[in-house]
Amino acid sequence: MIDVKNLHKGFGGVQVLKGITTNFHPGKTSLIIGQSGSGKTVFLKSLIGLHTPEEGTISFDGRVSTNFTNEERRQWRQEIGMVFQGSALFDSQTVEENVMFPLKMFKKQSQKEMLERVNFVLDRVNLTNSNKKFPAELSGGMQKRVAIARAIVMNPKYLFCDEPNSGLDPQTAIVIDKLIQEITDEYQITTVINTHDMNSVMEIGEKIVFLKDGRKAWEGSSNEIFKTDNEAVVSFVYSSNLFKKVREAYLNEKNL
Ligand SMILES: Nc1ncnc2c1ncn2[C@@H]1O[C@H](COP(=O)(O)OP(=O)(O)OP(=O)(O)O)[C@@H](O)[C@H]1O
Repeated sequence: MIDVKNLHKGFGGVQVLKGITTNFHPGKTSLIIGQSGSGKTVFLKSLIGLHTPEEGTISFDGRVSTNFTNEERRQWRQEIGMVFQGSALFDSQTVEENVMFPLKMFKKQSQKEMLERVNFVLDRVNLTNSNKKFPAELSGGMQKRVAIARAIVMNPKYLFCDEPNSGLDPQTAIVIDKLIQEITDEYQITTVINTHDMNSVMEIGEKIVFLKDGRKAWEGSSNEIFKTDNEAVVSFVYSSNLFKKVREAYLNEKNL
């Protein structure tokens, strides 16, 4: 479990995160949503240790990140997986080499053991027989699968995804969302995703944290987001006519 308490972060005297408190549970897919500039990226970067909190704490199963020794930090880095916007694969490396990269960095395993693990995760993301291909030879959706395989190859406790759907068509986006959700559940990973994608919110938002101007303005599940009358959430999430209609239909059906 990741426990965030009163997290503050700013730059040059300008506060960006203004006291965020929330938590994320193993086996659950949690989404961070909010308008552009609301602080989602700064929040995610704080979780993965790229920003140091000015105030407040982030603890990973009871371990407070700002108290880590160098050795504890090294250990914790091996427990996190990341899927970046645009996949961030190494273009000059094959699929197999990309996915093996974290193992080579951190594990003292034989080539055979590493290859077995790589094949296992590639199989898990339904990407067999692509080992020797280069990223440029793959579709966007396939590249995301490689990125997911690389993120889980170390068997992470925590998975962080920044806009995992960006650049994908809606159908492929949902397939990728569902894959992340399945893997999260299967391996009981604590997964946190930054997203702009309202389909993701509806489809896989087991927990949604809505940020507004660096504060947590609302949190709840995808079911609860239909019912909420929090004005900021409603005007953000239901800004399109389509989603407004979906919400009305849902509320009518449930007689709410
Ligand atoms: N390294 C930095 N130095 C100074 N200001 C920063 C830095 N990183 C982010 N900010 C500021 O923090 C605010 C929040 O930015 P952030 O990137 O977290 O927003 P976001 O919600 O992720 O937006 P988007 O949806 O557009 O990606 C912005 O005003 C941004 O200019």
